[in-house]
Parts: sequence; structure tokens; C-alpha cells
Amino acid sequence: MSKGNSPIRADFVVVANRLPVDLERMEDGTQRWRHSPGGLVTALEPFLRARRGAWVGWPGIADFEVEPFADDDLQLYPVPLSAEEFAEYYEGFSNATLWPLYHDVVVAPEFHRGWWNSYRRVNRRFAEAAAEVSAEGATVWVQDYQLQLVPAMLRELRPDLRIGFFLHIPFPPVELFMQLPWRTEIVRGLLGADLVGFHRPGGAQNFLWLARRLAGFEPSRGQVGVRSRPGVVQVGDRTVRVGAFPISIASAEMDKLARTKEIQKRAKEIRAEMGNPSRIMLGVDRLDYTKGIDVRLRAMHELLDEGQIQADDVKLIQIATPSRERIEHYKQMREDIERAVGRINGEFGRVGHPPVHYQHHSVDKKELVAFYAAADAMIVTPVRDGMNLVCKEYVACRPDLGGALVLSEFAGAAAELTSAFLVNPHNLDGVKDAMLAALNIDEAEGRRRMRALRRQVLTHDVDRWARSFLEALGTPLAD
Ligand SMILES: Nc1ncnc2c1ncn2[C@@H]1O[C@H](COP(=O)(O)OP(=O)(O)O[C@H]2O[C@H](CO)[C@@H](O)[C@H](O)[C@H]2O)[C@@H](O)[C@H]1O
Ligand SMILES: O=P(O)(O)OC[C@H](O)CO
Repeated sequence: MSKGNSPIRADFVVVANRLPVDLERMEDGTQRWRHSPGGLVTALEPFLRARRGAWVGWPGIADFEVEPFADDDLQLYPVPLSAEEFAEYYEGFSNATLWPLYHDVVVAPEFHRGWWNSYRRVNRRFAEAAAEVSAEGATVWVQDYQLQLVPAMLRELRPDLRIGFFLHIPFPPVELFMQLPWRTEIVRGLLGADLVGFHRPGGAQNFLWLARRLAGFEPSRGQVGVRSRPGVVQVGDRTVRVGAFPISIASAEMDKLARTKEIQKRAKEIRAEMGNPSRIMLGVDRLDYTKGIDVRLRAMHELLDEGQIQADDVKLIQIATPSRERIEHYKQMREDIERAVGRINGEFGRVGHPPVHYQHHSVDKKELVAFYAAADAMIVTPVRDGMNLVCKEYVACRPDLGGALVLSEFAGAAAELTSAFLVNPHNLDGVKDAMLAALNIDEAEGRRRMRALRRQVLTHDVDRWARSFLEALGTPLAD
């Protein structure tokens, strides 16, 4: 990574809360950059690197200023946050107001005027940074719920730009969105874009309704399609399009990696290290209360308790990336999950043979792919998820057509991955039945399901997602 002067103005700019790398302070006082967590970075980073764009985002440490710098072909443009802004804009309004509100109020959202003021102030700073780094007529792609005011603010500063916005989390039902005291400002902020994108048509449809109800604009009436038939809102002399663009992963790259001898060998080692149990279930998530980690632990506990599975035969690996650790609901959930893991291992484990192998940290990409290759059943049980990339990664990593996927109906991915064992995470018996079905699936049926899942994931990758969005924005990409 090389530090340089101010970056050249770019023709293609991504604006996201986080840079794709986070600055980390080590105990000895030194610092190092590490890959940022989460699905947004996973999806966008390879795409933007290949196009030599600029990325505007927060460097991951509060009260810290970093000069713009280049990371290989990517120009990184850090936006600083004070400790107070981190608490109010990021932990507060973004993750204790919007995150729960947009995820079906799974915990109660908090509404505080101070947090909102900070959100507005920080959105303004991001808009100013994007205005500075964008070349004349550039395409600027603003990402996610932390930056919903940026499109309108940026348009005010730079009317020459083409502005897209994509929401990575669900857009809520209108009845829930209407709880937000600053609902009209958010809708007007998003309408500053030329194209507003959601994962699912339902989100686009909800937004169109709100554009009329809250901002007084007349939207088009037809049903929004997937990557087609966007809705339209006329905002003065501008036409804003509103569409559905289901995100995906770099499927071919993961498939290729999973086929390597190194990964195959490591997958066998993982099974051996666990005592070669007959079946391994896997969960991989940011440690977030929306992901339903507690649901799969409860289901496993009951299956063991009822003798439907035996602790020596069936193991669960749960890999959980630390996330938003100072926020109360996250602290509480971590305690609950770790207590549930301890309880299962205490009740059903033997020395050296716990039924649940729990890791509270990230793993690198190769290790993650080896986990996917080693697992007989992938358990993805969010109570609400915009898309969920983990289930697509698992499918891409099974060129052997082995393994089975248990997937919540409330993940955006369920609309595409219909050959998974689809479950309602609120129905514990249904989750238990699906786990058993996935663990005991006969080989031919498993291969049939996995083949259908792979057809979808390999033909709908992240490149297709980005291309379809940018085409709808009117800036198609050259090959
Ligand atoms: N322990 C671990 N070690 C290493 N890597 C790990 C890991 N745990 C998770 N990851 C990686 O982090 C990413 C998580 O992406 P997800 O889509 O599953 O959820 P996230 O909520 O972060 O993303 C948000 O953005 C994405 C993209 O739009 C939406 O799919 C989603 O609904 C939305 O909440 C995956 O690429 C996964 O491999
Ligand atoms: O760690 P956060 O809060 O930046 O969340 C990362 C996820 O991608 C959220 O979309």
C-alpha cells in the first residue's frame, strides 16, 4: 500500500461507510491495515479494483486522519470520524436506529435527535469528499443505509455527476418505515440519485409508495421486475429510476479455489481435526442478532436432547466475526450465544469432543473456502437479511455437488435459491426438520439440489449484479 498525494479525480467512484481496509491499532502502538468485515466490501472490492476506481470511506478508527493513498489499482479516500460521530452516526443512528428498523424491528430501534444531527453532518462530509474526488461527469455509486442523505447532498454540490444508490439491507415495510421521525428527509435524500437500487422488488415497491406519500411525487404504477422494469419517479426535470438488483459473489473465483488440491486437503484436515464425525454442520456470520445464530443453536440443542442426533456423530462449526461490539444488543446477543454454546458442550460433550466448535473471529478466505468444502450442511437462519452472501459462497464452493443448504425464507437469497431447504426461523420444529433432512439427504437428491443451486449462483455473479445496476444507471461498462 503506498501513501501518496491527493488522488487524481476519478471517473468511477464508490462511496461507502467503510473503506475496503480498516486501520487497526496494535497493542505495541503500531498500526496495520486489514480487510474490512462484511458483505458490502466482499461484493464491491474485486469489482472496483478491476476498474481502477476511487473509494471514499471511513478508515475504521475514530479521531484519526489519514491522507488519501493508493492500494494497488484502487485510490482510497479516507473520511475521518470523531469518537463522538462514531458513537452517534455509526453506532447510534446507523446501527441502533436504522439497522433494527430496516430489519423488521427485530429489536426496538432507538430514536434520538442528536444521533440524527450527527448522521446529517457526517453524510454531508461524505458528499463533500465524493464531490472533491469525482471527475467531471463521473459516475458515483453511493452504498447503503449509513449514507442515505448523500445522493441529494452530492447532487446539490455536483449536478454534473451521475449518481447511483444501492441499499444492501432490506428496505422495510412502509408501516415500519413510517415510525422514523426523519422519514421524509431520508426519502428525499435517496431521490437525489438517478437510480435507487434494492435487492428485491418488494423493497423498490415500498420506496415508490413512500416517494408519493412522503415527498409528493407521482411514481409509475407497474410491478418492478428483477434487473428489469424499474419503477420511475419524476422529480422536477429529473427522472429517478427505482429497481431490484439482487447482489451476488465472485462465484467462478470461489468455485476455482474450492477445486484446488490445497483446499481439498485442508477440508479433509478440518474433518480429521474434529475426529472425523459422520456429519458437520456449518454457520458463518457476522455476530449480529439478525443472523439467527441463536435459532440454530436452539434447534441443535433440542435435536441432541431428543436423541435425534448424537453428539459424537454430528458437529456444528460456528464461525462468527466480531461486529459492532460496543452496542448493547450486540453485547447481549454475544453473551446469549456463548452461553448457549457452553450449555450444549457442557451437556452433551466429552473431553476433546465438543458438539459445537465456536470461533469468535474472522478466518481468511482460503480457510473459509475449506470450511465450506468440509461441511455436509450449511445452516443459514437469519430472521431478516437483505441478501446473505454466505449461502451463495457455500454453493459456489461445492463443485463436488456435495453438501446441503438450509436457508431462511427471510434472507433475500431465498427467492433465488429455491432448491435449498427453506425454513421459517421462527418455527423451531421446521428448522429442526430441515436440519435433519439436510443431514440425512440421499446422495442423488443432494446432487440434484446442489446442481440447481449452483446453476443459479454461477450464472448470477457479482459482476452481473454490478453490470445490470450500472446499465440501468446509464453507464454500461466496457468488457
Ligand atoms: N468469520 C468470518 N470470517 C471470514 N469472513 C466472514 C466471516 N463471517 C462472515 N464473513 C464474510 O462476510 C460476508 C458477510 O456477508 P453477508 O451477506 O452474509 O452479510 P452482511 O450482513 O455482512 O452483509 C450486508 O451486505 C450484504 C451484501 O449486500 C448482504 O448480502 C447482507 O444481507 C447485508 O446484511 C461474507 O462474504 C462472508 O464470507
Ligand atoms: O461492520 P459494519 O457495521 O460496517 O457492517 C458491515 C456489513 O456489511 C453491513 O452491511
